[in-house]
Amino acid sequence: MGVYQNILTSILKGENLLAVLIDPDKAMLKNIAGFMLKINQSKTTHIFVGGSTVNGNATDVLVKEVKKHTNLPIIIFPGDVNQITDEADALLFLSLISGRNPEYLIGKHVDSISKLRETQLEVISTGYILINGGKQTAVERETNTKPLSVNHIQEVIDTAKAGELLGMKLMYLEAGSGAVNSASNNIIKAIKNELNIPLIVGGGMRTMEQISNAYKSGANMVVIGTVLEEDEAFLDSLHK
Ligand SMILES: CC(C)=CCC/C(C)=C/CC/C(C)=C/CC/C(C)=C/COP(=O)(O)OP(=O)(O)O
Ligand SMILES: O=P(O)(O)OC[C@@H](O)CO
Ligand SMILES: [Mg+2]
Repeated sequence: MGVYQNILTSILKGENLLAVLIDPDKAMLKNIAGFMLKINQSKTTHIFVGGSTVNGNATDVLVKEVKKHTNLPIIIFPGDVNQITDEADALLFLSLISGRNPEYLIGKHVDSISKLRETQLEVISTGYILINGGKQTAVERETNTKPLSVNHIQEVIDTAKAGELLGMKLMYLEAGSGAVNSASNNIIKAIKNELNIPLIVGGGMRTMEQISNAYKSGANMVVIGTVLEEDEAFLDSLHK
């Protein structure tokens, strides 16, 4: 079964999915073995690898190393075309539908095709919605787009629905890496209510309470990154 089909099957079984985001620019390769050991003992279900800016082939190098130490599916969460590597299992083919920068709506996608043709990667069309998380984020800077305001919930909902009607297979609600305010329960509930596709929520989740509230509100998958960069011991509270 492919990665996407597995996600759908897990959701049907009522499972909450947890992705740990590893940033190739920040990860220390020599520490990966110990980190992955803890990951394997935790409730983590997916590994995301990506960053808003990553140098050269750092993603390829990191994925090769991560693979040595886990059987969890490895999914590329790319900020740019150079992060595509055949070493992973799947690629989130993100389109930044909260913004109006054509490069991040379709441009990078066209540019990636010659590389994608040479890979076996499972490509998963994903709507990517950046909402205001209380501070300017790397994605906002890199893409030169504005996040949607959390005070205009209807616009966020309509954006998600438009993405689904365009045929996107996953929706990713992003408050931004290291956000001060993670996505609120209200906004998660409102979006979930409109969508038939799985909902991924990430950005600024630092406590078990935030994570479990996100699931209760309708998130199918929660993504955490910064909290583990700051304190690896948080993984202990995610023990199986
Ligand atoms: C389709 C392909 C191959 C590429 C384009 C993909 C698109 C449209 C990306 C959307 C915009 C973008 C730059 C997303 C980056 C996603 C990501 C990995 C965010 C994590 O950001 P961090 O790198 O953790 O940010 P910090 O450096 O601030 O921690
Ligand atoms: O780094 P954090 O804030 O956990 O966010 C995870 C992910 O949604 C960032 O793109
Ligand atoms: Mg980050």
